[in-house]
Order: sequence, then C-alpha cells, then structure tokens
Amino acid sequence: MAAPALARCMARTGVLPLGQAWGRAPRLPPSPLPAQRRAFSNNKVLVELDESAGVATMKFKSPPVNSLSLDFLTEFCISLEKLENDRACRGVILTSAVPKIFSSGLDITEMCGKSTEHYAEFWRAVQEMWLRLYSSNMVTVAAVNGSSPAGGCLIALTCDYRIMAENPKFSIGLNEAQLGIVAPFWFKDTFVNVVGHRVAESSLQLGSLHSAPEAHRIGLVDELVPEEKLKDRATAVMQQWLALPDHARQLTKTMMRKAVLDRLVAHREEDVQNFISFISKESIQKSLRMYMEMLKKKKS
Ligand SMILES: CCCCCCCCC/C=C/C(=O)SCCNC(=O)CCNC(=O)[C@H](O)C(C)(C)COP(=O)(O)OP(=O)(O)OC[C@H]1O[C@@H](n2cnc3c(N)ncnc32)[C@H](O)[C@@H]1OP(=O)(O)O
Repeated sequence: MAAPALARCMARTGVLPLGQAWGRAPRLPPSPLPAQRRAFSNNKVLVELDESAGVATMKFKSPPVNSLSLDFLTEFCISLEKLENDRACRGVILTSAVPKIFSSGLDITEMCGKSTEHYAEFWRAVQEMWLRLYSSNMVTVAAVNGSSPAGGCLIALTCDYRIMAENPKFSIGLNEAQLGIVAPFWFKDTFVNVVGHRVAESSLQLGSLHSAPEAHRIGLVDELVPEEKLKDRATAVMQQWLALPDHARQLTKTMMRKAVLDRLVAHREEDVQNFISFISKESIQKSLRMYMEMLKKKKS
C-alpha cells in the first residue's frame, strides 16, 4: 500500500491493515548496482537507506526526548512499512538523533485528560508499532545511544539485537510501575523473551531503570560499546546477521516470536478496551499528572 493511502487508513482507523504485517514475500539480496544512498524524512523520523549494503538507518528526531506521540508512532509505522516493502532493504538500525536520549517512551500527554476515542486511537498505534517491528522480516538492530525508559525500552527489546553506548548515565528499563501504571502483557512477554522470567519479574515489579552496565549484566542489552563506536559496531553486527540466507533467518525469527505476536493479535480489541478503562481511572490520571509535575520540578 502506498504511504498516502497507508496514512489515510491509519488516520481513519488508527491501525495499519494487518495483512501488511504478515506473509510478505521473502526479501532478496540487493542487486549488485553501484553504491546508492537514499533518504526520506518526515517530521519525527529520518531514514537513510544504503542500497549497496541493503541497510537502512532510522533516526528518531523528535526533541526534546523522542516521546512516542501518536504522530511519532504513525510516522514510525509508515517509515517501517516503506522499508519492509523495499526489496533493496534487508536490515534496519534504529537509533536517535537527539543527544543523550534514545526515546523517553510513550508520550504521557497522550494518556492524560483525553477522550476515550483518543485513547483507543493512541493505543492501537502503540500496538501497531510493536506488531510491525516484532514481526519484521528485516534484521532489526537497536543502537541505543541514550536513555530509554518504558516504551523506549520496548522498541529496543523488540529488535533482534541491542547495542548500547557504555555511558553509566544512560538508563533503560520498563519503569511503568514507578509511574503507578502497569506494563501490558505484550510488553512483559517481549521483556521475558529477552531477559528471562526471574529478571523480568523483579525488574517489572520494581519498575527498575538499569544503568547501561547493569542492563548488559542482566542481558537486557547484548553489548556495550563506547558511544563513538556505536554506529560502526551496529553496522558490523548487521553485516554479520545479513550474511545468512534471509529465508532461514526469517523463518526462525517467526518461529521464535509467533506465539507472543499471535497472543496480541487474538486479543487486540480487548487490550484496547483494557487500556481505556485502566487509563481513564481518576487514580491513574492523578498518578500520571503527579509524575509529569515531578519531571518539571526536577528541572527547576
Ligand atoms: C491493564 C494494563 C493496561 C495498560 C496500562 C497502561 C500502559 C502504559 C504503558 C506506558 C509506557 C510508557 O512508555 S510511559 C512513559 C514512561 N517514560 C518515562 O518515565 C520517562 C520520563 N522522562 C524522563 O525520565 C526524562 O525526561 C528523560 C527521558 C530521562 C530525559 O531527561 P532530561 O533531563 O533530558 O529531560 P526532561 O527535562 O526530564 O524532559 C524534557 C521535557 O520532556 C518532557 N517529557 C519527558 N518524558 C516525557 C514523556 N514520556 N512524555 C511526555 N513528555 C515527556 C518533560 O516533562 C519535559 O517537558 P517540559 O518541562 O515541558 O520541557
């Protein structure tokens, strides 16, 4: 589906057509043409595609903190869809163009004082982002070059491989409990698939944000590298993953992730309704407002 039609569909329903995420043709190695770079950009996501390598870099550029607003999520899904349908692209590196922040997670203002319709549209966009990324046929590498709480951590967890800048000031984790909210089951499933049940259980209950070294120790990220080497290392890892035949890697990925993906697909509307009734509670709204105030006070 072309990007404008896709955008219209998302604007109307808040959802990308599901068929788009499943049963794609296997991607082929790029043709041996001269090296070519292409870039496309919308307001919040910049994409550069190196056709000779078959690798795109997707940079989040939504200052101050790359929060995952409805606009960001829509642009993210459209960009990913474009790459998914581009036979010249076999892998994507996700990183941030905002210094010190990978992503601050879901935009809290989208979950405060809005209508039921807005919550439904927002939550469908969050689901869509995860469904598309977790089921992507491309190799996905997160180059985590800054802090990455909650939804930001989810993006990294959803990739095939995570490399983080070894800056002890950067933290990552599913800290929802600290906000007085709960990570939904598919955030939890994705986390468990990366770090195992025991680590996920305590980390989720405590809403822990792990420093980069600790995140590496518990397996939340696969590697730490000095910040200036992050890009090169992500490129090297990508080459290593792309050296394998696509079909074998893709089928293996599907086998590993299918049960978790199917669970959300089967309960998608129920999950939207759960989100709406949870987030609409006055006590939850109060917790979120207090958290936002705390963020502002921290500044002054
Ligand atoms: C049953 C179950 C059903 C389901 C139940 C519901 C499930 C919901 C799941 C939720 C998932 C989430 O991702 S919830 C989101 C969790 N995210 C977080 O906790 C991150 C909070 N932010 C931070 O910790 C920090 O901002 C951090 C990212 C480290 C950057 O620190 P800095 O000092 O560089 O910047 P700050 O000064 O703090 O922030 C700059 C500005 O950005 C704003 N800002 C920061 N993070 C923001 C955010 N996520 N959304 C909106 N705005 C944000 C701040 O308020 C400031 O606004 P101004 O003062 O106006 O400039």
